[in-house]
Amino acid sequence: MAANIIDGKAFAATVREKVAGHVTRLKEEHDITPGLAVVLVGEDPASQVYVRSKGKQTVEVGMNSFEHKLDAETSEADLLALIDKLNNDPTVHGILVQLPLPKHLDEDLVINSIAPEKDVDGFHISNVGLLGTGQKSMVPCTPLGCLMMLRDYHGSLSGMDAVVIGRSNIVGKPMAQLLLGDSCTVTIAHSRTKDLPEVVRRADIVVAAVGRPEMVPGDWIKEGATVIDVGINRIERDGKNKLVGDVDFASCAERAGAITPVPGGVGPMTIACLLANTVTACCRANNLAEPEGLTA
Ligand SMILES: NC(=O)C1=CN([C@@H]2O[C@H](COP(=O)(O)OP(=O)(O)OC[C@H]3O[C@@H](n4cnc5c(N)ncnc54)[C@H](OP(=O)(O)O)[C@@H]3O)[C@@H](O)[C@H]2O)C=CC1
Ligand SMILES: Nc1nc(=O)c2c([nH]1)NC[C@@H]1CN(c3ccc(C(=O)N[C@@H](CCC(=O)O)C(=O)O)cc3)C=[N+]21
Repeated sequence: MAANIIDGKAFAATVREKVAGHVTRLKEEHDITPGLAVVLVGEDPASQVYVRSKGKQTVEVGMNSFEHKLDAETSEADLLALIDKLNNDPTVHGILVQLPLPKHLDEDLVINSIAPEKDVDGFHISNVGLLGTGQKSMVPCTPLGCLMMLRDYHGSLSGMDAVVIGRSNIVGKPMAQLLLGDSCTVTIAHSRTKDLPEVVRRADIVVAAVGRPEMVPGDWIKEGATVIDVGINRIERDGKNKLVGDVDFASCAERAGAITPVPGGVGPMTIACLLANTVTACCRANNLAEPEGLTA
């Protein structure tokens, strides 16, 4: 079987179009422009690329983009002071602190200092708790993007066997919560999982979020399963720099029913969902009806 390719890049463009429509409406009917603040500490080249791309797309959908670049030696107190300022700035509806942070900064402390209603990454403990208990929250962008693609492809996910490989707070755990929320039977696999190939072979849906280039081979995939590849790995092959996922695309595509490519799959959806979360946060902040179909 040759798998259907789930085109995250095209899907993301439709999400951005919806977001842009809501931004226009907010401006025309309420004189409000949603604003997203992105904070980058240090000079990690990959992070700089993402932050630039986020800023560009934020402006393209008509929102205000505020970029704060701090040097790698910034103290925790200075970073917390900036977040406090952004928390109290009514033109800022969403705040994202790019991860990972330099080692001398306490990531949990920093994330939990963001006002939960402005936490468009959905990483604040309040949002994690709300998601876990099925209450309205800010939903992490990468898992939200994966869920949107799965719902679009399958309609209902109810009763499907889903295996999430990876248990990080930013991808694996919230992904599992969202799949559970859609009534999948969810297994979370990780580095201590016994017989990972057998676990993955049971899955109707495989979400790979491991950070190991092309780790999942095609013979782990059940015939017809849907494969969502979250991995973003830069490798060198044949003397060239290449971006590959956590699954071996060629062999997995032979057995899967549908698969997301890297690049052009989950990555673009992550940024589109960040913009969607910012519009949602802006509507909530102003007691306006929030857009439908842009959150979980
Ligand atoms: N497309 C996008 O928008 C985004 C992509 N990413 C990408 O997704 C990937 C995962 O990111 P993230 O969740 O932050 O990564 P982390 O490193 O935080 O987590 C990786 C997880 O994979 C597990 N793992 C590692 N090795 C194995 C193995 N051999 N077998 C089974 N499980 C294993 C780890 O298990 P254990 O807990 O036991 O150590 C851990 O739970 C990365 O490639 C990252 O670049 C991340 C965010 C956004
Ligand atoms: N607070 C925080 N929130 C994040 O959401 C966050 C973060 N920190 N730190 C880093 C990871 C990674 N991440 C990506 C976003 C988009 C692409 C993306 O658009 N990728 C393109 C390719 C881009 C390229 O060529 O490099 C694609 O897959 O097609 C990838 C990865 C968000 N992250």
